[in-house]
Amino acid sequence: MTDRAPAYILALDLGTTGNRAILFNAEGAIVSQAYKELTQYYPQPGWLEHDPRAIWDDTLWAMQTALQKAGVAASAVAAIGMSVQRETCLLWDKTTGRPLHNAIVWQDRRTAPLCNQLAEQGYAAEISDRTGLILDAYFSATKLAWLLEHIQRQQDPPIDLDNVLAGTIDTWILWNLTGGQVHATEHSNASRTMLMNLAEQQWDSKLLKLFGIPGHLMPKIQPSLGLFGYTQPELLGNAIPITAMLGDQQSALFAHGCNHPGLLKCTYGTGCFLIAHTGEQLPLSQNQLLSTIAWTQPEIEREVAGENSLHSRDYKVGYALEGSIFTTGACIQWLRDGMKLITAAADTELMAQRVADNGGVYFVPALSGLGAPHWDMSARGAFFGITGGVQREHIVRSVLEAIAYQVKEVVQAMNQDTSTEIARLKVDGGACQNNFLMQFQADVLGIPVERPKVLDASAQGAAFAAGLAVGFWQDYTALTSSRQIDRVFQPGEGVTQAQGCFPTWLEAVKRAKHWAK
Ligand SMILES: Nc1ncnc2c1ncn2[C@@H]1O[C@H](COP(=O)(O)OP(=O)(O)O)[C@@H](O)[C@H]1O
Ligand SMILES: O=P(O)(O)OC[C@H](O)CO
Repeated sequence: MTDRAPAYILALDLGTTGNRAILFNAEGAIVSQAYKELTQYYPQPGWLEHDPRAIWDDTLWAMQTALQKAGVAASAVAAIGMSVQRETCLLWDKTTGRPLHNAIVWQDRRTAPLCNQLAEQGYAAEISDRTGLILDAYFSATKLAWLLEHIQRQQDPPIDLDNVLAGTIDTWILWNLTGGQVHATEHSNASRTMLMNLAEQQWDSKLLKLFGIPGHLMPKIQPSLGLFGYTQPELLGNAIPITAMLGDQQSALFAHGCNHPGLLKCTYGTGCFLIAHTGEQLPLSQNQLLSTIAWTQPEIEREVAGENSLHSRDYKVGYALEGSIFTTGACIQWLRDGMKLITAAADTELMAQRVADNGGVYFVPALSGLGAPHWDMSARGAFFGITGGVQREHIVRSVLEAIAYQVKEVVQAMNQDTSTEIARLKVDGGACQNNFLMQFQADVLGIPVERPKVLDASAQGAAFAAGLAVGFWQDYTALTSSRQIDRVFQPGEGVTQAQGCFPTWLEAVKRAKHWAK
C-alpha cells in the first residue's frame, strides 16, 4: 500500500441511477473507481423512492473498493469531494441514525396535489420570487412536508421532532461520513429545496412556515467549497477532510470550466440538465427556466489553502440558469427493465442505427410529468404514430430522438433568456456514450456537440472543487482546460431529417400534456 504525502482526491458521484467513487491523481486522471447501481422503488404510479441505508452502504463500499483497487491508503488522499443527485430528501432519527422513511426521489410526483393547492391559494409567484424555482413536486419542500406529516401520522407514540434531522443526499452522507457529527449542506443543493431564499442564501423562514417544516430540522448551509468535516477514521483507515459538496449538475458545470456567462453544458444521466453560469447577478428567466446557485466559494483565494481559509465565512456567489428535463436516461432504463425491449442501455445505439428513420413514431418522455420548459406535473408518457409496420427499432429510435428534442427545447429557451445563440454544447453523463444520440443531437440543434473523455463530469467537478479547496490544486482554469475532448459531433447529413421531425414531436408533446388531471 502507498502511504506517502497525500497524492489523490477521492470523488463521490451519488446519482439517481447509482453510486460511484472515483480516485483522481494529481494530474486529474482517474486511477480507479467502483460503482453500484441503486434499486429504484416505485410504490405507486408516479412515486419513486430510494433506500437511504443502501445509498450510504454503497457509498462506503465504493470508497473502500476504489482505494483497494488502486492500492492506495486513506492517508494518501488529500480530500473528498461529493456530487449528489439533488432535491431527493429524507428524515432520520439522530439518536439511532435510522431513516424514518425511504428518501423521496426528485422524480416523485406524489406531492403534485399539494403544489396544485398552493398554486390555487396564490403562492406560486411568491415562491418563485423567493427561491428562483417554479412551484413543482420536483423540489424538496413539498416532499419534506409529506414526510413530516406521514411520520407523525404513522408513529405511535408520536415521534419527538427534537430527535429528527432533515436533509438532501449530501447532508445524509456527510452526516454518516462524520459519524453523526456534522449536519450541513451547501448552497447549490440548498437552492433546490424550495426552502432557501435565493438572494439571501439562507433558509427562508416564511417558506419553512408555509411548508410546516421546523427550522431546527434543517442543516446549516455552507459554501460549496470549504471544510465540511472529517471522515470517521475507522471507515477508511484515516480521517480525510471533506472539502467540497455540490449538486451533481452544478458539479458537472464546475468540471466543464463554465464559470462565466456564455457557456452551456448538458448532462445526460437519468434526466438531462442544461445549465449556464450567469455570473454574480441573480438571473431571471422569461422562458420557464430556473434561477439557481451554480456554486459558492470562499472569497479569499490563497496560494495554498490552510485551516483559516477553509473556515472562512466570506464567500462568492455564482448564479446559474437551468433547464431541468426529468426523463432521458431513465427512458432507456425503462426500455430495459420495464419493457424488456433491450438487454443493455448500449443496445439502443445499434438498434437506432439499423433503421433509416423513426418510422413515423414519436415518443413523449413524460414518465414523471414534464419539466422545463413545460412544467406540467400531469403530463404522461405517450407514443404517437404507431402503425402495423412499426418495429422495435423504431420504438427505440423514437425514445433516443425524444431525448434530443427535449434538449433542443431547452437550448432554445436558454438562447432567448440569455439573448445569445449558444454556439457549441458541452456534454457529459452516462447516456452521452451513445453515438447515435450525440449525432442526432448535433443535427437537431445545428451546432457542434463536444464530448469529453471523462464522461462522469459530476465526479470530476467534485474532485476539482475538493482539490482546489484544500490547496491540492491552485488554478481552476488550468485544471478545467486540461480536460481532454473525446469527440466533437458536427451537424451533418441528418440535419434536414432531424430538424424536419422536431415540429411533429412538439405537436405530440401538446397532446400528452394535462393527461393525469
Ligand atoms: N449507451 C447508452 N445509451 C443511452 N443511454 C445510456 C447509455 N449508457 C447509459 N445510459 C443511461 O445513462 C444513465 C446513467 O447515467 P449516469 O450519468 O450514471 O446517471 P445518473 O447520474 O443519473 O445516475 C442511465 O439512465 C442509463 O439508462
Ligand atoms: O442523478 P442525475 O445525475 O440524473 O441528477 C439528478 C438531478 O440532480 C436532479 O435534479
